[in-house]
Amino acid sequence: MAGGPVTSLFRIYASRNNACRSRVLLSYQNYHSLRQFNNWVLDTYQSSSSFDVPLRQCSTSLADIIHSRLPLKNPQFSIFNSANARPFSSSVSDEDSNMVELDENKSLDFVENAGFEGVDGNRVGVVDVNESNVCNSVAIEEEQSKDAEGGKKIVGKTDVAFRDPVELYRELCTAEKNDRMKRTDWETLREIFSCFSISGWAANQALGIYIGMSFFHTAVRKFQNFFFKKCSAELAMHVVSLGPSEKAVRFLFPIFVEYCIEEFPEEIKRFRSMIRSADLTKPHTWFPFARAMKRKIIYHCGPTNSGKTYNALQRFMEAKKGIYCSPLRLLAMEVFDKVNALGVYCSLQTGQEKKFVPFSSHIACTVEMVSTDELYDVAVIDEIQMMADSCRGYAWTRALLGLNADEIHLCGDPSVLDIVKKICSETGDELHEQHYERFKPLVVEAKTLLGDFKNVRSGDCVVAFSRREIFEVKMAIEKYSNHRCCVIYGALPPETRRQQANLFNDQDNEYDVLVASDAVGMGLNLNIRRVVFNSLSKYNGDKIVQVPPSQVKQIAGRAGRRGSCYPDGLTTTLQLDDLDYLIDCLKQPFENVKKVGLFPFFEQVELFAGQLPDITFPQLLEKFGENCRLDGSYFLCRHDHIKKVANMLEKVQGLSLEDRFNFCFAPVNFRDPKAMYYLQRFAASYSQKVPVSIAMGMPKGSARNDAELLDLETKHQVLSMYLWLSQHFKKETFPYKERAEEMATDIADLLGQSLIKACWKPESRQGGKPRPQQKEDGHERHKGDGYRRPNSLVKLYKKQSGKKGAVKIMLLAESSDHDVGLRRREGCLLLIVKLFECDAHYFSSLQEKARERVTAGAFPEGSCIGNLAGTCKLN
Ligand SMILES: Nc1ncnc2c1ncn2[C@@H]1O[C@H](COP(=O)(O)OP(=O)(O)OP(=O)(O)O)[C@@H](O)[C@H]1O
Repeated sequence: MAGGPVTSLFRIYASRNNACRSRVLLSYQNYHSLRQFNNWVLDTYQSSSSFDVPLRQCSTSLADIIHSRLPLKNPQFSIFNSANARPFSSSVSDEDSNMVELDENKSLDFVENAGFEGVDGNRVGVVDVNESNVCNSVAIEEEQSKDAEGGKKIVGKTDVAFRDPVELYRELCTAEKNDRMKRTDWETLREIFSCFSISGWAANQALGIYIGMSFFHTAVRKFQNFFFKKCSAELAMHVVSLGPSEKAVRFLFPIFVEYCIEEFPEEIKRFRSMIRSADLTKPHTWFPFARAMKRKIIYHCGPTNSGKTYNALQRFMEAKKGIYCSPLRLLAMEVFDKVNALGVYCSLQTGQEKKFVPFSSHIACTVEMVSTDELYDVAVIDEIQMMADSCRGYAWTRALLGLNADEIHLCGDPSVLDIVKKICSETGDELHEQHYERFKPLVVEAKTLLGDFKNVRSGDCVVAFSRREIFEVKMAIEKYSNHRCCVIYGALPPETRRQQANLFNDQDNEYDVLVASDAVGMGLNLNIRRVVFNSLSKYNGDKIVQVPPSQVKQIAGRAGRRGSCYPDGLTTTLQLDDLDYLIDCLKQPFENVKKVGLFPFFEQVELFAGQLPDITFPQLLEKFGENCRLDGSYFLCRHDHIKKVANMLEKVQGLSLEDRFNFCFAPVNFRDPKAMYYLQRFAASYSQKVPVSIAMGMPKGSARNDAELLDLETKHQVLSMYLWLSQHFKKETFPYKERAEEMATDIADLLGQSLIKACWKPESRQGGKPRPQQKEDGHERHKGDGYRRPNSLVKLYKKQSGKKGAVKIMLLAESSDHDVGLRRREGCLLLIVKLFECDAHYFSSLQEKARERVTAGAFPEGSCIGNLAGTCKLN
């Protein structure tokens, strides 16, 4: 309880100027200790009587106090920005944050000095301002120590500074009307209230009294009106003296709190109930059975290919009853096969399939499918660093917190070690660490492939980050060398990926090179001699970004596995200019993750929905995201994918909240309109309470072009989705499970056959949509989304080599704008152009551009423009 309501109130009132407030609260109620006060708060809260004291902790990081007075337009004012207000996953809307709603009936008096000042400087104009902020009348009077009507003495500002905010608020309430003030003061006050309105600190603290982010601006506006109507010259003068600063905001805040408690009891009550139902704090308490156990956690901590999983699986196999939790279906299938082959009866459970092995006491499952009800002796959670994954992290967090196992083995890199320690201290579990090193160090080949696929060797795995690139690279390798390529990427079914992996691993065929996406980073045992990065940037769904170092490490680490025919791992890049980044990534220590993912259970969303009965499901998810409370070690997992499906399902009538929630987790590629169409159709049939049919034709044979290959991929995904739904809804609602399984197996075979002969140009998955336009800069761009797809090297080569007088250029680094740029390298500057041939005239214009940048002082003295570094040969 120590961190309970008292903390929250104390935080609100504990600013230097307002330290008296906490004392006042205590003395008012005649409580002599915080404990007594705490109990009083609890009682009041539980009885929900008129005074709704918040029972709420703020996970607030206070912004630095600004001591100086700052003009509103000053860029330093960004500290008031809503960006500071992110204790939860909500953001402060600064919509109408500067609006001032003046009194409806009364005009506001203030003393004008600008332009009215008398010769002696003491006599100034007094003007009335009505609600539209127009000056009505002018009078002349003395400024300084006396007010014209009340004759009140304006006291020193320190008097006000140390007064009890409750008293100040009471005075404001009882005041008839405001004292008049100077126009400049009035304007300063307005600026101060603008600061208040956009202050992340204040919005954050207001959550402590259940003033929600969305209501905060309205509350501040009303408070401002109240303040302007009622404030005394003394109070105004003090606030003005603080200026539009955080100091002023902090001074006003406790008065604002009093005002809100009195004026908005209903809003506070409503928001409090909403917040309570979106409470994701203390997630370890969600699993009482696991908490009742004395669990031993063993963290197998090390880089890839260091034997972590091997050792954990030894314990798994020795146990009487064990569970292995995998990040991928493929890996669950691998473990299922492996341990059964070793004589340990093990069943398989993934979202799509359940394979029950009679007498089995072990299970290999995907992490989302893990049961937190069953008891196990040993559990293994593989790739534990995925707890920090922005989308799926919650599944690992749930497994760690909720597994009922005496011994839990976590395998992963060290990035989440600290946070696991923290979680174990909260859960009371005993944590043991086992550290590992790679069996053999990973060696970087500095030579690279020099941009030439002729330098590809047997046992290479060329990594590309899009399906399109994968097929382009495969085509280029097969065209310009004697190697044949297998491919592995995320859209392929696990069975096909395995088939391709086996083809590559088998030494007795011509398929000795693998071209793969980042899907190769986890789960497959591959005989890779060298990992070659085709590029080190990828499209992240929004823009092209550099591949994060952790991912580069994970992928590069696949080279040279113990027991394979290439035990020494090598890695390099296609382009020389990518080499530095590769080395940087491999050198970087593992990042220390600060937060891990969480996502609400259906029951939590349902409870929340009870507070907001009249909104749609997507709106509900949005609101939950805005209002949920999280402890400092957790973040709410991204649910864009879920929201997209939820939006689509809005067209389907008659689904319950639970149905909608479940449908949203179905594995569907929301960028694939055909797959989305099928999901909607399945949901529509389901809502009409008719058995959901597959209604999908089987392809006649393997694919003859990329469009047909894409069609096979989509069909398999739809079947996979049907199978998933059949496992997550009542059996009779999706009765064609066996048929779907047969079809999926056949399509996976067809995909395998298709890939063996695939040598065609990759297509877009966007169905009938127009193809992206080719822009002058040589990059394709999708309308509106700013995505620039890297060009096909093969295509570029062909295009450029047709030019008259072309010179062959290989430049050392790729610019950020894919056109031309400069980069510092080993103390000098290099002119950078993307790898392609261009004519001499174009090249010299680029050189000129580079010189201009150097002359303009963009780079340090002594920099020079590098010259051609080699020759690009693609044929
Ligand atoms: N003690 C051992 N005896 C025989 N083979 C081993 C041993 N330890 C590991 N291996 C083999 O070495 C390879 C890598 O081991 P493992 O998969 O456990 O590494 P890892 O650190 O979990 O890597 P990743 O994180 O990439 O999965 C596997 O093929 C595994 O079978």
